[in-house]
Amino acid sequence: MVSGLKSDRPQLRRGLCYSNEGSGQARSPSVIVIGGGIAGVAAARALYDASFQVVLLESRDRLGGRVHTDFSFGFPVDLGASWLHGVCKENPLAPLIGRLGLPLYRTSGDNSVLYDHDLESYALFDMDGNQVPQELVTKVGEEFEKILKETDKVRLENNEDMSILRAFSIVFERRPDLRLEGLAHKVLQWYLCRMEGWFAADSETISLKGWDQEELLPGGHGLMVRGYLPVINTLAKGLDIRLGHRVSKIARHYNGVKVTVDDGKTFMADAAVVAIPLGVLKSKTIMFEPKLPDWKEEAIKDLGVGIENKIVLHFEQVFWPKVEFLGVVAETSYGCSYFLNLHKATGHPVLVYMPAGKLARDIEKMSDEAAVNFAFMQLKKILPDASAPIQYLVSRWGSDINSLGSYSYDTVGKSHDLYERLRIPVDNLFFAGEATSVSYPGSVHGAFSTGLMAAEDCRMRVLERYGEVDLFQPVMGEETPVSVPLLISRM
Ligand SMILES: Cc1cc2nc3c(=O)[nH]c(=O)nc-3n(C[C@H](O)[C@H](O)[C@H](O)COP(=O)(O)OP(=O)(O)OC[C@H]3O[C@@H](n4cnc5c(N)ncnc54)[C@H](O)[C@@H]3O)c2cc1C
Repeated sequence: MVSGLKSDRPQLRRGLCYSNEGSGQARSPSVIVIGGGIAGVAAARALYDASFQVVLLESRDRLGGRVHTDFSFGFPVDLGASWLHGVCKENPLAPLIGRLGLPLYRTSGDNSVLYDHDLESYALFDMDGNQVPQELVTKVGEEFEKILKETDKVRLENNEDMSILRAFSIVFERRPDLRLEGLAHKVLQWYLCRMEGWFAADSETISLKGWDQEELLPGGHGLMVRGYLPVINTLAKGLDIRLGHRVSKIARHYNGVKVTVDDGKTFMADAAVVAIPLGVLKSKTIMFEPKLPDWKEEAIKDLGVGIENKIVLHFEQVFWPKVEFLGVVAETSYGCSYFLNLHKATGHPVLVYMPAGKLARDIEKMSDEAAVNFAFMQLKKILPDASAPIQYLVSRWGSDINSLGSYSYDTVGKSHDLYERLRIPVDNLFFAGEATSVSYPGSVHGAFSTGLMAAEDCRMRVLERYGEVDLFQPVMGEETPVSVPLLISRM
C-alpha cells in the first residue's frame, strides 16, 4: 500500500547530521530520484511521505515516461501503457486505481490464451478481406496451447536454452500432427505475432527458459478508459519535480551522491533512486563514478529490451465490427498485424495499430505519414471500404532517447535473475523500474512496486547510517489498504 495518498506529511525531524560538501549542517535525510516514470514517481512519493527531502529529475518536459496519455484528439489516448494486467485486488496498483474511481474496460478475462487475449475478443481476416471462421480461430488457439505445452517438454530435456522459434520447429519435427497448413497455419502465425507483441520481441530472440517466468495476476486485462495519467498525477502531487533535467553523471561518495545534469547543474543528497529505462542504461549516456560493478553492467547488457509501438488512428465514424481486436493473418508472424478497437472501451471511433519487434523497428524508420499509411493499408486489406483517418498519433519508443525501447524481456541463454541483479542497490544508489521487477517485468504495476521497494531499501539504508531507523515512517506496510472495488465493464 503506498502511503503516498496521505494528505498530511509527517513533520520533518531534524538532527540527522549530514555533511554536504563540508557544510556540516544538520538536516533531514535527502534523496534524488532520477526518472519521472511510474517507478520514479512512486519512489519519490513514498520517500517524501517518509519525511525525506526529495527532488525528482526528469529529462522530458512531462512526467509519466512510458505512461503517456495524449489529449490532442480531445479525449485521452495512451501511447504507452494502457492495460492494467491483472484486474484483481492483488494487483499492487488496484488500491490506488480503485480509490481514484478510474474505470477499467476488460478486453479479456481469466481464460486468456497465452497471456492477453481470449478467444471471443477478436475478428481475424485474411489478406483478401475474408473473415476467418470463428471455429477455426478457436481450434487453432487450442492447437497453439498444445504446441506451447510441447515446448515445455523440449525445455525440460535440454540444459541449453534456445529461442521460442527453435523450440517450435523441434515440436513440429516430433509432432507433425501439430503442423498446420493453409489458413490454419496463418492463424497460428497470428497467435505467434500476439506472443511477440507481449514481449515486444521476435520469437527467434525470446528465451524458451525465461518466457513464462513472470507472474500473471488473475482477473484478465483491463484498459484504463480515462488513460493512465491520473495515476501518475496523483502520486506526483506536491513533489519537487524538475522537468527538462537530463542526468548525465551520477557520482557516489562515502557520504552521499552527486548528480549532474546536462547543463552542468549539480544536485547532492544522501542517496539516489535510479529509475531510468533499461534502454537508456544500455546506451551508457549516463556516466557512473566510480563505474558500476561488473555484475551490474553485465545485467544491463544481457537483459533484452524490445520495441512495441502504437499508431493511433482517429476516424470520422466506426466502420468496423464490434470486437476488441481486428487481426490480419499471414504466412509469417512478421506479416500479421492487429488493431485494438478503442470504440468498445471509450465510445470514440479509434483503432490502434500495434506493431512489435522487427516490424516496429522497421516502421520507426518511416516518417509519421508513411507509418500511418502503412497501418491504414493493413486495415484496407481487411476492410476495403475503410475511410481515411482524420487524425493520428505515432509513437517511437525505440528511437526516443528517453526510453530507447519499450520494455524488457528474457533473451536466449540469459538467466531470469538479471532482473534481480538490476534491482540490487550499489552503495547509496537504489534501482527501480520495470526491468528491475522479477515478478512483473514490462508492466506498470511491476514498475510501481519496484519504486516502492527501492524507496523502502533507501529509507532503511540511509537511516541505518545514522542509527535512526525507528524515527521515520516505513514506506509501506503499515497502512491497511482501503478496499475500494474496481469499476470494471465487460465480463
Ligand atoms: C507501447 C507500450 C505499451 C505498453 N503497454 C503496457 C500495458 O498495457 N500495461 C502495462 O502494465 N505496461 C505496459 N507497457 C510497459 C509500461 O509502460 C512500463 O513497464 C512502465 O511504464 C515503465 O515505467 P518505468 O518507471 O520503469 O520507466 P519509464 O516510464 O520509462 O520512466 C523512466 C523515466 O526516466 C526518464 N529519463 C530517461 N533518461 C533520463 C535521464 N538521463 N535523466 C533523467 N530522466 C531520464 C524518462 O524520460 C522517463 O520519464 C507498455 C509500454 C509501451 C512502450
